[in-house]
Amino acid sequence: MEGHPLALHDVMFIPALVAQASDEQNKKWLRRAQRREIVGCYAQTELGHGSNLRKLETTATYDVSTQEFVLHTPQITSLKWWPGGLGKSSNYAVVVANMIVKEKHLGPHSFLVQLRDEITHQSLKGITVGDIGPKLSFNAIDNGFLGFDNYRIPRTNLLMRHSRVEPDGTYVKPPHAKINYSAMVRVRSHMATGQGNFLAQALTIAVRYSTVRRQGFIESGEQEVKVLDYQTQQHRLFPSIAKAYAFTFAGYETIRLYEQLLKEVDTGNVSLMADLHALTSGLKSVVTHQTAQGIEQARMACGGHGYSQASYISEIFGVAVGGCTYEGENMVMLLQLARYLVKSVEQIKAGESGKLGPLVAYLAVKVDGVDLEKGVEEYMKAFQHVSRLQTWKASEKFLKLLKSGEKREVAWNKSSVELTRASRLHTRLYIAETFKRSVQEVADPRLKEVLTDLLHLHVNYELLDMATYALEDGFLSSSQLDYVRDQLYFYLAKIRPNAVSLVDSWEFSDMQLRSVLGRRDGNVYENLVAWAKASPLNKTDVLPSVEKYLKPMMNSKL
Ligand SMILES: CCCCCCCC/C=C\CCCCCCCCC/C=C/C(=O)SCCNC(=O)CCNC(=O)[C@H](O)C(C)(C)COP(=O)(O)OP(=O)(O)OC[C@H]1O[C@@H](n2cnc3c(N)ncnc32)[C@H](O)[C@@H]1OP(=O)(O)O
Ligand SMILES: Cc1cc2nc3c(=O)[nH]c(=O)nc-3n(C[C@H](O)[C@H](O)[C@H](O)COP(=O)(O)OP(=O)(O)OC[C@H]3O[C@@H](n4cnc5c(N)ncnc54)[C@H](O)[C@@H]3O)c2cc1C
Repeated sequence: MEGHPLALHDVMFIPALVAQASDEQNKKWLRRAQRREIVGCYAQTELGHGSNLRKLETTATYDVSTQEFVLHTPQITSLKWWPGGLGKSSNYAVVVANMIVKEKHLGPHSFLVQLRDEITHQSLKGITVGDIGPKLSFNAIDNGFLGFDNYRIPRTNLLMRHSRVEPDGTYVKPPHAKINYSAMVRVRSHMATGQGNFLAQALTIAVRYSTVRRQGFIESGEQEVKVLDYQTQQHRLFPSIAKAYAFTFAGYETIRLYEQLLKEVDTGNVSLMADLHALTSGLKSVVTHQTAQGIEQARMACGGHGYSQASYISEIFGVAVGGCTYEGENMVMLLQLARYLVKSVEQIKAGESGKLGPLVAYLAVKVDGVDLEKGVEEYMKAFQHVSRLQTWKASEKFLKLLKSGEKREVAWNKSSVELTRASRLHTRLYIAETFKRSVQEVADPRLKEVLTDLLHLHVNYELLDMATYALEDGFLSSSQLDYVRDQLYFYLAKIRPNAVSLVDSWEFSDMQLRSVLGRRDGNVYENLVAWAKASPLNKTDVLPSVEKYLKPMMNSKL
């Protein structure tokens, strides 16, 4: 859970080579990387810039006389900063640098760069590299810094699958300007399943513990109840169980789309890139945020023992919440999706609704009302309505500011909170839709029934959570919202008997969970005592600090 120093070798270094190095280059590098003869990382972010890639300062200047690129770190803010595995483990890196050829700045490009000697592992001349120090979590990973002092690499170390620099300095452009961002899009495509998995771990611990923990009464005079029988506890945990499933289903779809994109790009078809970028930008933001919230609720649902490291939930939280920042800070990525939504609105206004992609076609279709009692399809129409309403409102605000003479960037900034709201609603619609579709496809009728209960819980919870939008224009009445509330409570109670099976079905072993509270055998109390006794402070009855500090203080006459 604390991460692995070679994680980025597998998660980004190898995928960057696969997607961006030419076949010829990969004959040299890929097998070596796969066999782990060389260890690499993905070095893009700098001390001064992470989000705004166009302002990366590390330069790779082509020297036509030697057919080499000269990598250089012009100032302190240009140091690479954050890459996982860079500090101590890697001897190679895919480095993203601003490429300059014949004095022309050609923007960020990826290069394979050797950092350390393959035998001694010592850093090479011209390279400054090290670890950036402890973090909130992920402390088994050596996130690092890296500087170059006019460090030379062969021309052929520019990753040349999609763009090239010929020996004479002629630049051959890629088929899409952002094709070099593919390693990021890949990780974003995988994040919904990865984060769903973190959420699932925290929920397994909290749900199991909630059936061991007895406290208080529901009906007086009876045995104290398992805390999972409280409606508030169910409300805290069960909607997140639904989300963990929903995120996983959504993630399967984005992973499939990424694989499709890779194949299509190789045939020169880049049409999926904008759609997938928009989709994964929104999804990574919503999923990481809701996962962090869900894990924190799971911790609180374990009361005092949730705060102990024996629960292990704090570590899961620390790792998961990193996802709100890495692979694109969440607000920044929501605004990327917003660009796509605003463009879609502009297309509709221009009478070009027919050109809209399937995920945004609903923006052009108005619905007057819904009959929620007819079932999940009607909820989908309600989600479409709130997303459409907010997308149009935010877009109109932006377009009106533009029309009033504001500069594009200023108008954008003044509309940005509303735009991020639209992006979240659009993404939550997508999550609900994929959840619905995935449940419909389940063949086993008993499994389908339980997952359908979770789906119902999800749509009622989500609609209630976005109620202000639906009430704003009178789309939903207050009696409809009462119906949604009743349904929510109905499904909480209905799911209760299946709650433990739902989390057990994720099949985390005790070794994976590392949680005293989430043990499979439920022997929580004996093991909490054993865990406490094993604390380093309990190795001796009297600590050295007693002689050193306590006694002088207690014996002092002052
Ligand atoms: C097998 C499993 C693998 C994956 C497992 C991951 C799962 C994780 C979960 C658990 C596992 C735990 C194990 C440990 C893993 C830890 C991994 C952590 C690793 C972290 C790595 C990093 O963080 S790497 C650095 C990431 N950095 C960023 O993300 C930077 C964010 N910024 C950007 O991406 C860009 O700068 C930004 C998109 C914001 C803007 O780009 P810019 O060039 O300035 O473009 P802009 O002018 O805004 O837009 C122009 C135009 O281009 C379009 N566009 C932008 N990007 C793309 C793209 N990628 N694809 C397509 N199109 C793109 C943009 O939409 C604009 O279009 P128009 O609106 O003009 O049409
Ligand atoms: C655990 C972890 C692992 C990482 N691993 C890697 C790695 O392997 N390789 C690598 O290269 N990098 C890595 N990073 C770096 C990471 O990708 C960046 O930190 C991330 O992309 C955010 O960029 P930033 O730090 O520049 O944030 P900033 O952009 O400085 O964000 C600060 C604030 O400014 C806001 N902001 C910034 N731009 C805008 C805008 N245009 N509009 C509105 N608000 C804005 C943000 O929303 C945020 O609130 C890692 C980071 C972490 C935490």
